[in-house]
Amino acid sequence: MMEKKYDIIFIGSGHANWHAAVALRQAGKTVAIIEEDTIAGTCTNYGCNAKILLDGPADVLHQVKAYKGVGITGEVKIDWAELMAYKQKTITPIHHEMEGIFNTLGIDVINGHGKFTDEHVVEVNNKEYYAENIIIGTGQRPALLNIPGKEYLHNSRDFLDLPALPKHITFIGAGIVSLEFAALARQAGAEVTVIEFADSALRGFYDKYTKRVVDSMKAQGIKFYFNEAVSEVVQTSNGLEVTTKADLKVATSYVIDATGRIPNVEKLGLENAGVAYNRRGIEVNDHLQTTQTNIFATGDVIDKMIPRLTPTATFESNYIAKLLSGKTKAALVYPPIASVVFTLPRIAQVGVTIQDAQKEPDKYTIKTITHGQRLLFQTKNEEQAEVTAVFDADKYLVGTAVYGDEAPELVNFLTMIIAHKMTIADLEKAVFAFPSQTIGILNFLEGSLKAE
Ligand SMILES: Cc1cc2nc3c(=O)[nH]c(=O)nc-3n(C[C@H](O)[C@H](O)[C@H](O)COP(=O)(O)OP(=O)(O)OC[C@H]3O[C@@H](n4cnc5c(N)ncnc54)[C@H](O)[C@@H]3O)c2cc1C
Ligand SMILES: NC(=O)c1ccc[n+]([C@@H]2O[C@H](COP(=O)([O-])OP(=O)(O)OC[C@H]3O[C@@H](n4cnc5c(N)ncnc54)[C@H](O)[C@@H]3O)[C@@H](O)[C@H]2O)c1
Repeated sequence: MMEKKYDIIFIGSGHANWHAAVALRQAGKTVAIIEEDTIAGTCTNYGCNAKILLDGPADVLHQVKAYKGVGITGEVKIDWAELMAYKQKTITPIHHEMEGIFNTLGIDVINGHGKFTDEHVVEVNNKEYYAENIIIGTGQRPALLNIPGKEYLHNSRDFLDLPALPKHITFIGAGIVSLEFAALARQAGAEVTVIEFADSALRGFYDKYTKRVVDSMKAQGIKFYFNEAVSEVVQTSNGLEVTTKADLKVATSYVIDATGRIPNVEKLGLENAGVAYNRRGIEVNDHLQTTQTNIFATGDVIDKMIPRLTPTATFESNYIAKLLSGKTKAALVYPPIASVVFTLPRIAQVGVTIQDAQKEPDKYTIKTITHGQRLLFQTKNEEQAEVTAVFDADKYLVGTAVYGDEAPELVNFLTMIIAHKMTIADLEKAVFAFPSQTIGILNFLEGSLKAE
């Protein structure tokens, strides 16, 4: 029997969905959100927010170490249990608050697993809900290696809730999750090993900076093994032992499998609704519409080549809201998307990649701004801080890669210049604060960036 009818049902309550759910409810639509886990999804509870909260003291400690021998003495340490308690206290209430907001707005929150029975009906706990439009924002989950000893493998979510810091942590994979957590765990006092089956870390990012960050992490005491595929984990009298196909053996106390994330497309009944998908996610057109006209998909679960990030999911969600409230009929056009890896130091990039620009020297000019070496007073003794900038034939900034502790802020600032095709004349319409890394970069752009 049909339990209730809505204008729009959202499956999943992460950023990909809740922005649209709120906006469409405020526009007068009847709306329900189906969620089988914690309200507000990965980023809020088990991703960005939880991670960056734990990262705060690690970042401070990393910067303290940059002044050893040039102004800071003595030892500062992270108290993991205290930090974890602070994280729980800050993050745990958020999902209750979000549910409260949804309730106040008149959005029905349905707890349980959503599964299509046809293109208009979703079943949850043996009850059926009908909607004109259904939005799939079911995100991704961690991949799990299918190897002997897989029961000893943990994932990113486990790490973000660790009550005590293990003595030695082995990360499988040298992607974003591994490297961010490896940097954090090391600053917090753990011994850390990273095992990666490719020959380099953080594929897709500028290799000069990924090598630099790996070298920096090695100098901090993290061990890296490349070209090694983990084949087995066994329990020993002292803890665990990780073995690779080439018979490398690493004694450890905790293992995190961070070998990628896979879209939540199975068990959704997509076949019942005529929604096509593949192993990279749900197939959508340039209106985020699936192969079934009344069903849309958004966020990490989409088959897409752009970075799967919270701001991307939010951008898509805002687009869905405009589309379904009749405010737009236009196709979705993605703006430049900034990505940051929160290692210590950070790396970031946006727009045309340095790798792509290098392949087309007639089209692009690449300039390196070694502001760490040249403006030490602004970069907090971070000599290696650097920006690489890509300009097109008209001297507009079209891409950039950043290495250094301030990378998240710098890349945001440079993203603005790229998105708005700003010239030196545009930048001169404001007077910026000094000393700051931003103004340092601005000074270096003079002469390279289009004048007016
Ligand atoms: C450790 C980690 C750190 C990250 N750090 C960053 C960062 O610093 N910056 C950044 O931009 N991005 C970061 N990300 C990525 C970011 O979290 C995702 O891009 C973002 O959460 C995607 O939002 P989403 O709504 O598409 O998916 P999610 O937030 O995953 O939401 C999907 C929701 O759908 C629910 N669901 C799935 N199937 C069903 C079903 N059948 N029925 C009911 N509910 C269902 C799930 O329980 C989940 O709550 C990080 C990710 C991880 C794992
Ligand atoms: N700062 C951020 O924005 C942020 C942070 C964390 C996560 N995320 C999101 O989460 C996604 C997934 O991150 P991830 O780090 O889990 O995946 P990833 O795809 O970035 O990295 C996985 C790594 O594991 C390696 N690998 C795969 N199988 C292996 C094996 N058997 N043995 C050894 N190595 C193996 C791969 O070669 C790769 O380098 C990111 O792409 C991003 O969308 C974003």
